[in-house]
Amino acid sequence: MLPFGLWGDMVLDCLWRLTEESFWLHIFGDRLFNLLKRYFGNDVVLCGMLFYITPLLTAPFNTLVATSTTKFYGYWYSTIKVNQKEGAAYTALQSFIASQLGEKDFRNVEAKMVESTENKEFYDDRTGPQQAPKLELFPSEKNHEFYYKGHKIWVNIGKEAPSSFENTEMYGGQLSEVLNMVNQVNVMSITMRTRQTALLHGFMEEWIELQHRKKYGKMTIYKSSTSRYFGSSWIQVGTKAMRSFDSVFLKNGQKETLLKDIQLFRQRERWYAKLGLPYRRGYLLRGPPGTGKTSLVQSIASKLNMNVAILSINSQMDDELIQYLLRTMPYNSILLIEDIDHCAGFKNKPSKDSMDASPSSDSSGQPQLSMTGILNALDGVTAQEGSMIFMSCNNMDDIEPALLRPGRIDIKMELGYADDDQIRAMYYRFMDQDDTDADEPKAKAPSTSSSVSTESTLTDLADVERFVRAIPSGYVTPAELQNFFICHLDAIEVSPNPIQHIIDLIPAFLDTVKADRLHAEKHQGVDKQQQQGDKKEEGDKKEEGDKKEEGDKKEGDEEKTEAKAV
Ligand SMILES: Nc1ncnc2c1ncn2[C@@H]1O[C@H](COP(=O)(O)OP(=O)(O)OP(=O)(O)O)[C@@H](O)[C@H]1O
Repeated sequence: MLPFGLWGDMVLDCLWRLTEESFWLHIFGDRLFNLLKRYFGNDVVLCGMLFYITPLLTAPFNTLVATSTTKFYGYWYSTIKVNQKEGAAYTALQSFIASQLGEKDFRNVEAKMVESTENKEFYDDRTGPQQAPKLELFPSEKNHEFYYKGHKIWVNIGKEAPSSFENTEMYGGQLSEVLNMVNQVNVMSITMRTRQTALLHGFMEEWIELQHRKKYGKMTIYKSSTSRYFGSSWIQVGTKAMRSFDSVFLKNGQKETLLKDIQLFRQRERWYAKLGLPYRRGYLLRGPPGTGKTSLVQSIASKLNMNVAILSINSQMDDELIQYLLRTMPYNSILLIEDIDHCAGFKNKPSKDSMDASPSSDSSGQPQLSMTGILNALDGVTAQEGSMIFMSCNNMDDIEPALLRPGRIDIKMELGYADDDQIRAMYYRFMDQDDTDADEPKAKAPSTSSSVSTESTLTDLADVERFVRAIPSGYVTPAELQNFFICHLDAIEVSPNPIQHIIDLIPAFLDTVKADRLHAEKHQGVDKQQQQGDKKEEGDKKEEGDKKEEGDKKEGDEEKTEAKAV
């Protein structure tokens, strides 16, 4: 056996044969072979030919290699470039990448001054950061690589000028060079070995979000946007200051029950996996508008450092769109499905219909939202880590029982009209200026400097009880009460007898609430009538359709019988 092995032996053999004249004679034939031999036998001609011809011969090959390399990278790799001019997003990405690198990358570093918000649970917009700024270090090398969620990611930071300067021909192109130099900015190219740009995009959004949260301690609120023609997507409607759990007032024991359940759920991830159970928990918050359903979810998200994704089901929604939305839920978000009982798409449909139809469509052939569609979409949410699904409704009777079964809804909670405890707690929240947990309304609370007499009397126990007794328990919503305080804080602030002043305002407040209730009832009545009308119309149409179908069938049978007879 030769030292090169079988393949090596074959290659050597080929090379050897290439040096034999008989081989070339066989390929080119007599005349051509002799001509070539004369030319290549002359060293001058040979050198000249090599000098001029080689680049020409290799050029297509070089181009081919370059094009195929670019195509290969373009096909298998995705790159997203972020310009330094993007500001906050660029810095957030830089910080995240720095957090992923090892010690050896930090020998040569760039330092930036950043505001410190560490150890601060709630960032106060009005007073600004409370701690001294700190130095954040970024590696000054331009190429980095790291693994994120099992994917290798390459980062390259280079300088680029805006493309508008590239073709400036003035002053023989020198101006263009100067402009390029002056306007060059850092551009970060982030590459990943994947064909789905969406995946890389998702990662980057996640990093920016993480950094943003770290810096400002705010949560992001996403809302679903749905259109039959343009599809559905999640839209970031803004960031919200963290809402403290203490700023939401529920009935005695409700908050504790909920918090305990959530904490247990969060601790039991492995336990769920071990038992093969889908790691998700469903909560139904029931109550009239303004009883704190959304606020409660936001405060839970704040406590768990999560975002809130609010899904509103409307007439544009169909099975496919809801499934897509729940599959592409924003990162680290609690899902809140609002007004689940108002889902006209399936609420009025008889249960059998809705369970069978998949995919469902209305009489005009348009796809519709069916119960099966909702259930499938909800069951798919398990793919998200630690899914917590909150649904809010006003009336539980309107919800399909299939949606309420344990596993889909594990805890049901009634957030009703404010009871005495809630009224008392809200009174303290708005009137007690030492309440450091109060967030939004705190800004509107009377200032200590001008309210001379307020502080001494407003939190007096007997006065508080007088206030609580003046408002019937279980009659007003916390939102109405909050509005009452906000509207009258200024007047209370300047009043010589604030507690009497606020109690005197209560009858007018209750009258307004009563008027609002009557209006809501009227509106609901109209809605119900309309729904009944729709139902009747649908029933009539169905009946007519059935009759027509029956008639057609009968006619067909008659025709068949006639044909047979003939
Ligand atoms: N239980 C509560 N504790 C504290 N504040 C509350 C409570 N309920 C309502 N509020 C206040 O009322 C306003 C509306 O509350 P929220 O949107 O949470 O009510 P909701 O029940 O979700 O209403 P809807 O059903 O209309 O969405 C918020 O500004 C919130 O601060």
